[in-house]
Amino acid sequence: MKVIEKAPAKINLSLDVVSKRDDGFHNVNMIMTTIDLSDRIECRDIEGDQIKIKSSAPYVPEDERNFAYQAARLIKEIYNICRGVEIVITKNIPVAAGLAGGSSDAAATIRALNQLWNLNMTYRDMLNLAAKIGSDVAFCIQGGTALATGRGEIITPIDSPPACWVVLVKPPVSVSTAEIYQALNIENATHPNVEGMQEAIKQQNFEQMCLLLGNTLEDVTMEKVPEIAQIKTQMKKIGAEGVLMSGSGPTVFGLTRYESRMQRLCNGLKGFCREVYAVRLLQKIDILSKYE
Ligand SMILES: C[C@@](CO)(OP(=O)(O)O)[C@H](O)COP(=O)(O)OP(=O)(O)OC[C@H]1O[C@@H](n2ccc(N)nc2=O)[C@H](O)[C@@H]1O
Ligand SMILES: Nc1ncnc2c1ncn2[C@@H]1O[C@H](COP(=O)(O)OP(=O)(O)O)[C@@H](O)[C@H]1O
Repeated sequence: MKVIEKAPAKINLSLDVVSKRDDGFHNVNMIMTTIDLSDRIECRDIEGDQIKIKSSAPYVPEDERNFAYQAARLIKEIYNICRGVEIVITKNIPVAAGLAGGSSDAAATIRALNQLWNLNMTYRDMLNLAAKIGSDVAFCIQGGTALATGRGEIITPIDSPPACWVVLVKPPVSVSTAEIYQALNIENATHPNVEGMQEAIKQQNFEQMCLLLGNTLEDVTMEKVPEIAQIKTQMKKIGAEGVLMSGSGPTVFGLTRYESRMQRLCNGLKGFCREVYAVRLLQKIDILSKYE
């Protein structure tokens, strides 16, 4: 038997790093939302007891470093499963881009194995498991739009933002999330208005939402990747209504409600960067309603 799951990317509409913790992580306060750019995860039974990973992308590890592998191993340990599984990952989400591709693959693997192995996991079970793999995995279990606190693993679903286009531009460099957090000096950092963003979303006020886009990590990554500032300037010039770097970067996203502007942004940015995507915001991952 096999199960196929969609693993959507996320963007951070607001990302505040609040404080440094003793465990090497930071407390964050962020609003995340899933977008219609997804990897495809296929989990199927194989003979034996091993976990096999196949990935379509050259830079993604196919061993225990893969987050999908870690998800499967954890489930096998906790639920005492002695069955083999092959996980085929078709990557569409750029890697190490601030879009949580690996985290979403892990979350999709949890959802898929719950079905494949009839584990009857609750949403809460999945969240607990997700948090053991990485800070962003818990959000990716259900997707949609949520406030994420703690180190990112405490999830409170909120209203969906007004519909719009999201144009993503990924400069041809990768950044390490750990290094970006490490380089942050919280005292001198900028702190976005996360509550204001939540209110703007609640009011479905697109203009206000665009005004309040903010990310504490943006200045840090921008120092290392000057293309980010150039892409932001370019996007604003072309007419994006709001522009921000996602997560620890380096992907920059621009928001617009108008299809014509989305097209102008894509055409304008493609001459500048190879990796440009135009997608929509996504509602809660469909299949999950049954786990609530
Ligand atoms: C910045 C964000 C924003 O959504 O996303 P990405 O840019 O990775 O997509 C996340 O906080 C990234 O979460 P995630 O990518 O899951 O990070 P993890 O694997 O848990 O941690 C990688 C490293 O980042 C640092 N880290 C991560 C999360 C956090 N709240 N504080 C931290 O200091 C730690 O040094 C940790 O060892
Ligand atoms: N399934 C996976 N897809 C992508 N990257 C993965 C995966 N599993 C492990 N990784 C590792 O995780 C690192 C971060 O990747 P990713 O999740 O795409 O970025 P980000 O945390 O910036 O959103 C990569 O450098 C890669 O080596």
